[in-house]
Amino acid sequence: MRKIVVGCRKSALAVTQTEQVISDLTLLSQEHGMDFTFELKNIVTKGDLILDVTLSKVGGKGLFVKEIEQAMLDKEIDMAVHCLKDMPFELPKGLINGAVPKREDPRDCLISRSGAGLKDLKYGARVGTSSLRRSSQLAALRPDLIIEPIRGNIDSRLRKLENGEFDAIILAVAGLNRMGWEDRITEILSPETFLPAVGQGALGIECREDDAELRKLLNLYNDPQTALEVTAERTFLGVLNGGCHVPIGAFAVLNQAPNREAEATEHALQEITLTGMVGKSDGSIILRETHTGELPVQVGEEVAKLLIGNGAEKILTETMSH
Ligand SMILES: NCc1[nH]cc(CCC(=O)O)c1CC(=O)O
Repeated sequence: MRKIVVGCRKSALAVTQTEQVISDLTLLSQEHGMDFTFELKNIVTKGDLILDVTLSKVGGKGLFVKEIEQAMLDKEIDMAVHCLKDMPFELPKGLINGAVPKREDPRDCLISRSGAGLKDLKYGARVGTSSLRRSSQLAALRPDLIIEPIRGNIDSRLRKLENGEFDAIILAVAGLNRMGWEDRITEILSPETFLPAVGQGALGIECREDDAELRKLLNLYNDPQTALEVTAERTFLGVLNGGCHVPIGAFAVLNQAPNREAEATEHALQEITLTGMVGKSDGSIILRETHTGELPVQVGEEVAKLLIGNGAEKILTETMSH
């Protein structure tokens, strides 16, 4: 019998999704005759304590994960569940992403007080978002909107909307679904016009590289389709050298592509279609490119290359220097 201690931030979303993963892993471990039990351990991170400061000024979203990672290296905890979009590209030596479970809805949504969708929000409505990616795409669709920063966990953002600080806010559908708050959604924003963040809706499960026992279980929990999709998206982000404070969006889907070779072998080949965007935060320029291929890394690199060819680097440098 091995007890796995699962580190978890105190936010409602972190606790809910960690509990969900623990419940999945408990079942999976029983199904495979493995003998694991799990215990959730709350960890208060610096990122949780400085909610009022612009996060980028104090070290970015990496703050949320740093202390959890130290606890993992110190063996105070054995694993942690992260929203993949908040998970740094490079993990500290000794830690790995042991599984990417099946992805939730990757899209963004609008939640408005009046019930009006994005097209019908009143002229000059105040929309809360701190994401440059979201403001860029919002401003491109509705240049009249007044976009203002909003911080905090999803529960406090919803409260700020109710209090009348904003006419609408943008949130990830995945977070609302996981909380059981999907009834709050006014309009789901289609990736056709509004690309989500890289890895949005997916989770990453961090553990120690040398924890072979736990990694065996996490391997079973990994969803290969999601893993391929987020690999394409994260490669794309890596090439553009984007952290979470740049107006970059991406969305990859894996489709079974019947082609001639596949017909011959009766095995459908998998193809990945990735769309990526880079925009100015005022929405005055939005660059989008799509590419389809078989290898996620290649597809990610290709879309990044296409965007760089269209002037993405200039936009990103301008944004960073602001
Ligand atoms: N930016 C914080 C964050 N990190 C992950 C989610 C939602 C869940 C997910 O994308 O997996 C959210 C809230 C949001 O953007 O609405």
